[in-house]
Amino acid sequence: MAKPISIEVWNPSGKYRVVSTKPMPGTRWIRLLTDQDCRVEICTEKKTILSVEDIIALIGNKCDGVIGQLTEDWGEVLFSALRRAGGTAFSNMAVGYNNVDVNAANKYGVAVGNTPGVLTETTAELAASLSLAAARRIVEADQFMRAGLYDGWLPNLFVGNLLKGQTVGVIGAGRIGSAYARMMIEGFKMNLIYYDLYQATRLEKFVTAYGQFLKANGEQPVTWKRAATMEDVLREADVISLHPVLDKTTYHLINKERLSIMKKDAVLVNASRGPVIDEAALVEHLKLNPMFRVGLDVFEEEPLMKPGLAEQKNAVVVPHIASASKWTREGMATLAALNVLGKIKGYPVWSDPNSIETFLNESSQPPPASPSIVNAKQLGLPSSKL
Ligand SMILES: NC(=O)c1ccc[n+]([C@@H]2O[C@H](COP(=O)([O-])OP(=O)(O)OC[C@H]3O[C@@H](n4cnc5c(N)ncnc54)[C@H](O)[C@@H]3O)[C@@H](O)[C@H]2O)c1
Ligand SMILES: O=C(O)[C@H](O)CO
Repeated sequence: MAKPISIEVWNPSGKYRVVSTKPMPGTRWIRLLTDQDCRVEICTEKKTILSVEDIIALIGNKCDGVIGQLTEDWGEVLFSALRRAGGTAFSNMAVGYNNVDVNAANKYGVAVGNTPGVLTETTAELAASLSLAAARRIVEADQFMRAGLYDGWLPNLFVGNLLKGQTVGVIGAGRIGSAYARMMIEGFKMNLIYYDLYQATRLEKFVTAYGQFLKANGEQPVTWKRAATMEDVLREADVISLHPVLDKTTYHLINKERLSIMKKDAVLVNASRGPVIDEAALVEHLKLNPMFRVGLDVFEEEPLMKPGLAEQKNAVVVPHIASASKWTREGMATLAALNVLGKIKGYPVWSDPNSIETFLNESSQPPPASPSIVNAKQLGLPSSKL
């Protein structure tokens, strides 16, 4: 017999059963659910990544909705199990939902929520941190210091790259890519080149206005360019940050060939999804080009790194923590819970998933709506007029 999964239960007499596959930060998300007659069951298993079988056991015979994580494989098997248990609501506690087969969810009439907006600045700040850490060799220098190797100032000690006046390249200039671009432009007076399938009009307007402001102050104005091809960004930029969604069009977007056209001393940052980079090709490139540096928050086969990456001094690596600020993680939990609650209660779907502040305001009741359901149209869910 399979070992029972350990859980923590809130409001045992609640009418609707909502399962969270992980404990999530804060308690507001729990309160919002229990106040609306939900029994909340939180999986407290020590194991970091739950298997499909573990989640089937959690869903059981009666489950109205599940809050899940990006490490889980939400496909045909789980959506059919959820539907059999009477459930129609699922939310990832993440903006990216490449772990979810939305077609399978549609087939079983399950709404799929995600958590955009609340993590935009936090994630962009981590990408900016990785850019600086890689450009200025902060991790290498820290290790050197701790190893007791510092025996005095030297003209050539840990010389890195100056950002001011250089070009920042952004691939995927959506919410996070645009926020990152603004930080690098405003903070370090970098020029922008970006590639996206869509024009980033607000970002372009910001750079134009900031350039005019600098010029009026007698400073060198910053500039922007929308690249016709991704290769143009790779050739021209000094620091390149990747922020697209992961799908068929972005899998191994950065490969051996594209790495070879980048500047020899460029900085590459990835806080999107690991498979956007061919990580084995990256390891080879790092070995052959010691002046080339990367900052990575995500990896192709998490939690693993490709062989050789950990040994490369020109790589800064952190464990998928880009959205890890307290405010953001509590907000993600709240949005995910409200996505599930909204579907269970038959609320409409918020008409603008980018404008979620009203759901996050702790001193007021959130509106009766699901903040962000990615398959609302396919399921014919009504849109909120609030
Ligand atoms: N590391 C982390 O912890 C972390 C945190 C948040 C988000 N993310 C990842 O970042 C991604 C982006 O989040 P967002 O909120 O900015 O999403 P978004 O939808 O606002 O932006 C994604 C952008 O990518 C563009 N894009 C899609 N396909 C492209 C292609 N082939 N080439 C170039 N651009 C392309 C889109 O047009 C869009 O502008 C998420 O999907 C998620 O995978 C990671
Ligand atoms: O997609 C996301 O939201 C991240 O990877 C986790 O914050």
